[in-house]
Amino acid sequence: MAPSKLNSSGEASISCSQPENGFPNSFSLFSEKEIDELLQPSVQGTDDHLIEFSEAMRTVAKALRRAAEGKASAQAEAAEWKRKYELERARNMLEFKEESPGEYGGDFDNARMGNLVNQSAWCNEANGQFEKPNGRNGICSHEVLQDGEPVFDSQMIRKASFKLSWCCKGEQSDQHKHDIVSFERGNITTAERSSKQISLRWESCPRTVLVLTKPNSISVRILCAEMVRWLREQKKLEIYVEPRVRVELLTESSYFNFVQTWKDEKEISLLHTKVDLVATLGGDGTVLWLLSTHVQAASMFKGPVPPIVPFSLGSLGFMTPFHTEHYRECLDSVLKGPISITLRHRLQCHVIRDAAKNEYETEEPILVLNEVTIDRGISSYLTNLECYCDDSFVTSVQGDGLILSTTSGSTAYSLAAGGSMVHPQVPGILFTPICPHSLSFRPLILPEHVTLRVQVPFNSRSHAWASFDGKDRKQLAPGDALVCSMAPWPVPTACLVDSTDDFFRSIHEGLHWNLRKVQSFDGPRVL
Ligand SMILES: NC(=O)c1ccc[n+]([C@@H]2O[C@H](COP(=O)([O-])OP(=O)(O)OC[C@H]3O[C@@H](n4cnc5c(N)ncnc54)[C@H](O)[C@@H]3O)[C@@H](O)[C@H]2O)c1
Ligand SMILES: Nc1ncnc2c1ncn2[C@@H]1O[C@H](COP(=O)(O)OP(=O)(O)OP(=O)(O)O)[C@@H](O)[C@H]1O
Repeated sequence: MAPSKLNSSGEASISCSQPENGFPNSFSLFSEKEIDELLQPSVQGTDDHLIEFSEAMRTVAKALRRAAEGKASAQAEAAEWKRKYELERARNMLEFKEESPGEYGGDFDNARMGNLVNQSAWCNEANGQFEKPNGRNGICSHEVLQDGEPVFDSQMIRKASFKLSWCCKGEQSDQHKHDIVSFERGNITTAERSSKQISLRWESCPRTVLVLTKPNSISVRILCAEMVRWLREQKKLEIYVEPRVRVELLTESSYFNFVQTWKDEKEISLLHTKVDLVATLGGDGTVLWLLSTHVQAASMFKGPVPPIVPFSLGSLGFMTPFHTEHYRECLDSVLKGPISITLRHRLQCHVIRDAAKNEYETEEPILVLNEVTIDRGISSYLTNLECYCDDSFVTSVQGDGLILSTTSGSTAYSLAAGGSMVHPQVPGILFTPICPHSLSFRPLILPEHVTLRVQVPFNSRSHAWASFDGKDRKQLAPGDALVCSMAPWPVPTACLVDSTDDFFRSIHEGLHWNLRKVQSFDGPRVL
């Protein structure tokens, strides 16, 4: 605390540090009430100029807090622009590559960048539709990837290409249905809406499968060995597993020598250029493990994500519709295609530290499939979180905290906190308070294009804590902010039937949604 004291000549002085950002931080730490309290003993002496001084100090504190908040907002905006710039740059590189074919054949970075762009174009936010950069029919095409990276594999590896299309009334259709608002003779109408089930059709055969497994489970271990053997012998596929799993397989038998893995983060970052399909063996936690960023382990798919086939070996299995008894039939039909997929969205979160002196010091973005939670952690005080949506002030969260959730995560923690369940194909961000100390604080669903900023104000009584898909707690000090927006890389998960049928099956079977005994008909009746 900055000491307030009378000097020898009776004048009040407040010492404050002068950090490098030019704002005396210790002032911005005081609330107006605290300044009043600080000045109380002197004011009691009814000295008029001390009253004036206290007013001046209050004005200064207000101005400093505003300036500090402005800085946080500018940092958030800078992070958002940086993300947009990187996407735009990637897009431009693709255009350049298309204009001068041949020049980029062996350049790994550009080839990879081209692929990133190609997939980012899946989700063209300009009209909410899926669009293909090269203008052919269909939602988009996953172009054949050429990987000239010498570190991982000296051979040029070709990844299987596939095509996505809308599936209308059970039929396959290449026609791109637009949701465009038309305006004729002053009447606003929208085009006919058809089924928005997405179908994936392989254009070349998948050749590489990553099998990701939940650790410490005997049944998972047994199934993994069996599945790997089948994929190799019957389907002649290349198999990747985690280093731990390769060791487990080799302990069982040297037969599994063909199984590949990765050595370091660089190889992990290149996985998306090799892997055509991922099979997960575990529960929802295993799907989250694969798709969110972890402190403990380098994340596998921070950018584009290959199609995922989630097998259920957990207790709830909300996102894991495939049954292990039929794994051969399932994988057989997925490898042949076409398959229905759910495109799940992830959120990208940036923690912006007030202590950072420039935007380059902000931390790496963190991806979540379910949600990011900002809560009071071990503190017994109410949270005090100031929330902004783009540049608009939303509200202050006073309670246990706030959940920013994807629609896929709407059935997880957000649901427990009173949020609505949302079909995973709906693009949006859920804003769900945790135990708000206000009767009127209802959850919100915001459009997918917004950027949310949750700021711990300087006058907050305690720190807040952010956690990502239930993991990796990070402390947020007063002045720190968490900025969150939809990530440009959707996650294609294979459906057992289609995204709507799978969603209803999950809420019925997993959550027993609206399960009630049917009322008997032998009671009073009005006919
Ligand atoms: N009060 C709560 O409901 C609560 C509290 C903390 C965390 N969580 C959830 O747990 C998730 C982490 O899962 P985990 O498996 O790593 O931890 P975990 O082992 O603690 O399991 C959490 C449970 O949530 C279920 N779950 C996970 N994602 C789901 C989804 N999208 N829809 C429906 N159910 C889902 C899992 O099947 C599991 O039963 C977090 O992302 C958070 O959503 C919920
Ligand atoms: N490949 C992995 N490596 C390390 N940890 C993992 C991996 N897969 C899953 N986990 C962790 O193991 C825990 C349990 O996984 P999972 O949720 O899949 O199983 P479960 O609890 O049996 O199923 P459910 O979540 O449906 O109840 C989770 O906390 C998850 O983060």
